Amino acid sequence: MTALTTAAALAPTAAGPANATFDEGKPLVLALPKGRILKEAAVLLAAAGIVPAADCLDEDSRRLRFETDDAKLDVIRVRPFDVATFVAFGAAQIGICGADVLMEFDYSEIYAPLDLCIGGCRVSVAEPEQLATDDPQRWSQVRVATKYPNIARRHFARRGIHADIVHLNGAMELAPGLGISRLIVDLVQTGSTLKANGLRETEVIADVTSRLIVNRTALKTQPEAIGALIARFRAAVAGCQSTRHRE
Ligand SMILES: Nc1ncnc2c1ncn2[C@@H]1O[C@H](COP(=O)(O)OP(=O)(O)OP(=O)(O)O)[C@@H](O)[C@H]1O
Ligand SMILES: O=P(O)(O)OC[C@H]1O[C@H](OP(=O)(O)OP(=O)(O)O)[C@H](O)[C@@H]1O
Repeated sequence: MTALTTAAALAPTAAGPANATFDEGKPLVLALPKGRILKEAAVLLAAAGIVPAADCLDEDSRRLRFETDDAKLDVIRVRPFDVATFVAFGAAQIGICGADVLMEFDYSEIYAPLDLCIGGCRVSVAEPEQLATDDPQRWSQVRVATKYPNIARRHFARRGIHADIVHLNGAMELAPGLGISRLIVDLVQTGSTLKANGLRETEVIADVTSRLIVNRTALKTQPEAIGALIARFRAAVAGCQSTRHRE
């Protein structure tokens, strides 16, 4: 029998997007981020006993949707920022996503029950090493290059500073040297990208790891199936961490 969500759940709200129709007869969809997190996510998937089609982990494959060894679970591979959007709209019921992306979008439809302890980095403010020092306490506004406009705006607003945002999708580190902005807000892990581009980290806005995320409506309508997947990932994270501790 097919169970659909109520019309109320499908209606767009001011707080978030309309939800896709959930059909219990169809496979659940797990959204994975392509790029650097995919390899670490693949280890967790294996530990959780989820076996996607072999080309899912091949970045050269042009396929976007993959079956798994479980007929009730498919995987899609999308850009990291888009994982949150697919899950928020209910196109995928579950996904793996950096906390940076969740902070940026703040979708009310997303519930993030589990820290996967992969993709560790931080969202930070950085400035040119050579910058003449003036007192940020006295700024009323500052120009910031970033792919995180909401995080950056909120961070500076808390200090009473208006952030004039230059929205870039990559290579933010070039912006101060080329005169587009005074500061950048970007991800930092080892710090080598900042160093190689003559910048220094001045503030950590937030520490970041990847999270398991689920669509709230899907969790309500299919609690057993989605709850079981969350439990498998929880056990996988615990298993991977105890292996790491032993090494
Ligand atoms: N240097 C890093 N170290 C560790 N984790 C990182 C690092 N950079 C990014 N991440 C994490 O990995 C996620 C994906 O980053 P990645 O660099 O693969 O994608 P992207 O370049 O933002 O993707 P796109 O192809 O859409 O531009 C980020 O959202 C963040 O959570
Ligand atoms: O501190 P580090 O270890 O040097 O890592 C930080 C770099 O990693 C990310 O870039 P990524 O490699 O994902 O490139 P992109 O932002 O251009 O996609 C981030 O945007 C930084 O540039």
